[in-house]
Amino acid sequence: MPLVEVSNLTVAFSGTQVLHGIDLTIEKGEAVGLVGESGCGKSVTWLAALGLLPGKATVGGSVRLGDQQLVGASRTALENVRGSRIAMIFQDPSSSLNPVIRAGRQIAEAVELHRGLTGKAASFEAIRLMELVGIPDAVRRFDNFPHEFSGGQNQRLMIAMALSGNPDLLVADEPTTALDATIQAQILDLLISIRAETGMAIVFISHDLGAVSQVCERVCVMYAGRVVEKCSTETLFRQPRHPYTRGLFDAIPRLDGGRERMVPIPGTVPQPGRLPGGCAFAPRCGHTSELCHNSLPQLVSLGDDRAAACFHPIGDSTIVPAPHTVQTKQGVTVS
Ligand SMILES: Nc1ncnc2c1ncn2[C@@H]1O[C@H](COP(=O)(O)OP(=O)(O)OP(=O)(O)O)[C@@H](O)[C@H]1O
Repeated sequence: MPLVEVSNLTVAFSGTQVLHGIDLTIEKGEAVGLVGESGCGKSVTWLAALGLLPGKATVGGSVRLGDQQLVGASRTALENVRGSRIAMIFQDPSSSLNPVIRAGRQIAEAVELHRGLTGKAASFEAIRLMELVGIPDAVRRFDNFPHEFSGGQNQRLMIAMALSGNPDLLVADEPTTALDATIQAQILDLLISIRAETGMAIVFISHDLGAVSQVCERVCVMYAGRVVEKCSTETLFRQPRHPYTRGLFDAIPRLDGGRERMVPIPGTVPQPGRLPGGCAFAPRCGHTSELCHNSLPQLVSLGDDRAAACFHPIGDSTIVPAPHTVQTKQGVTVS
């Protein structure tokens, strides 16, 4: 049984649909990347799963965590899942850290909440977690406030909080986007080593295919509220088949004969509620036929470990540069 199975998940805000039937599975211990341009529905998918959307949102379909159905679950049931079974971290640590409470105390409180430890036992566990995420001199720094830590260290503290409940799944929503290249690389390494140490699964939400390839063995590409391509990271980097995925690769700045080159995808992601008929990517795509503008392609298996939602997937003659030649905007070379 998968750890998490998302089936036909739909979300609408005040009647405007933003997710159109997401299917995803996360196996125990695996790391899955969720990529796509801003507004494709990556965050909303997991906020819906955890019951964190505002009241105006209507959620349909199913999110199963083992035997438990999360869509429509009671507030208490979802509170028990959040932190203890599934933890989520965000780009901005201030969304998780309270600026007026000492950092170690906040982590100790999370340990108390999720694990039932109290007093010194909770503080010791908080210090262990601070050490695990690489805060130097954790005993002394337990009493520091968040503003006394650097941006990267705040990100580490947020990860320590997320680990306080020993979750089976960590959803990391753009955890490195706001960080400079060196710190970004350190946080990616941290996620990789924590996963190896704890065995927890990771969903890594990012715009950065390079970062995703370092952390994840599978990737789901989302566009306008749908999954348009999913497969192993290796398969995706060998050859993307959906023209949108190919567009994401081409939009990565790379060094080509000593000159930086990138080809942005023309146009923008359509607004929810204003999707064109047929394939939502068709107006931006260079591989269309009439069919693409009139009919909606379903996500179907393409024979390898891949599924794609495209009437004209890119053929074998189109080769994407080998991963080791790709250099991301943040300077991370994918290998
Ligand atoms: N609370 C909300 N009310 C109304 N619309 C929302 C709300 N939250 C998200 N949306 C819309 O849902 C769509 C999906 O948003 P989502 O945040 O999931 O995108 P994303 O792919 O995670 O993008 P980003 O990378 O910018 O976070 C967007 O069109 C967004 O404007």
